[in-house]
Amino acid sequence: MSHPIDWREARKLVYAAGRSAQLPKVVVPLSEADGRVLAEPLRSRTHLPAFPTSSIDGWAVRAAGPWRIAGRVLAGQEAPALNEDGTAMEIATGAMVPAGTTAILRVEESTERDGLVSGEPRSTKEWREPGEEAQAQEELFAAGTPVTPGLIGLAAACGLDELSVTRQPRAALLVFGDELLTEGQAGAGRIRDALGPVMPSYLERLGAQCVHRVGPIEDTLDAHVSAIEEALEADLICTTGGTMHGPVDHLHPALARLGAKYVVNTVAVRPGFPMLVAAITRGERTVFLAGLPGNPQSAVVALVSLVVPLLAGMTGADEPTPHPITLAAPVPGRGDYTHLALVRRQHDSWFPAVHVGSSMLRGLAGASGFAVIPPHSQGLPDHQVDYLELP
Ligand SMILES: Nc1nc2c(c(=O)[nH]1)N[C@H]1C(S)=C(S)[C@@H](COP(=O)(O)OP(=O)(O)OC[C@H]3O[C@@H](n4cnc5c(N)ncnc54)[C@H](O)[C@@H]3O)O[C@H]1N2
Ligand code: MOO
Repeated sequence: MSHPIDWREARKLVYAAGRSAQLPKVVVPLSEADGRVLAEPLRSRTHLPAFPTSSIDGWAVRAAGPWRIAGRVLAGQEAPALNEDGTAMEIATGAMVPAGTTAILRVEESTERDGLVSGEPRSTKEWREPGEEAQAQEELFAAGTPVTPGLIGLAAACGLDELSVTRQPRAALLVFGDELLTEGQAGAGRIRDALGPVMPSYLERLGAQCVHRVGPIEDTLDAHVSAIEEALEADLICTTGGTMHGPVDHLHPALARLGAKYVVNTVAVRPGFPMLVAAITRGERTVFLAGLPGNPQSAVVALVSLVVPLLAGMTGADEPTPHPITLAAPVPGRGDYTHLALVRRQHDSWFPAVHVGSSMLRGLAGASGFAVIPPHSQGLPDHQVDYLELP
């Protein structure tokens, strides 16, 4: 068996491998851009706002009052100019401010009588200047930025109809194991497949599109090789089970037969250490295979440890880094290995979860993420540790 590699080092290696096989860029309409990653910087097409825009309902006035009413401008109209001192134009919030305006008077602070408006405009400016939020052609977000609903709204406001993003990764899921049932109750040596229902949702939450799911796949080498070959249309194949070297663990021999090259093969992390990432090259294409261990919690540890940075690299996103949390109770270390310990959040405190055996999902189902306890250390109450949120 291969010597386990340091957990942080493993994450760096898979991120770099993903980055070196970054997916091509595609142009998508704004309505399809959520969850993708910018392949080119987001630049505003116009000044934002594009024209001086009233922040209030009231009167655009020129020079000193009282002002004679010269017209009205609503949002959506091109404002005529206020050409004479002592004139006013009724103005709506969002309307273009007429050229010549010296102040805008709030409607509730004005009086109107016999075609004349009077009142005292506030000293603060009641409109937004062109370019106040962004200048035309200004770079607002760099390539590699994740696309969020807020960023899509900004792009629309900036005059964009489409965004250049990296192509959505196509993922495949292959579930290995003759003991697995896809319906009914466990018994007589058979158990329910808990990962077939779990992984597609996680992969989609991570921005991938799950295009191919097969399982349970028979525990023979030929069945493993064929299943992987049939999944090679995907950019990323996630497999579950068979990562060890038991009598019917066929993943490593299947990878050898397919000419795969390991990026990472076993990681010094508990649970989940037999996790791996390999690259299969077919012509110009690189297809990654993430081998997730069969124990269900271990598979999710492998997902957050390796699949998250791999997908980040493949889509050109920044390298994911854990952020710190403060533990409310002690969390043991795991000697030479990094310990990914399930924790659940209560207000601003994180408590270790219970029912956290690697074969269990009970603790995970109620947890918010994993505390990262580095090798040769332990998590202490009121001390900070790194944290990885569950997708
Ligand atoms: N001699 C050793 N044996 C094992 C070691 C070890 O160090 N020496 N490590 C254990 C650890 S740790 C893990 S993790 C597992 C990894 O095993 P595999 O990836 O080869 O997975 P399997 O053997 O196929 O299954 C392990 C376990 O998980 C159950 N399983 C598998 N798939 C599913 C699924 N989709 N849903 C629910 N449960 C699943 C399977 O029935 C087994 O109980 O190896 C240990 N062995
Ligand atoms: O490391 Mo295993 O993955 O403990 O369950």
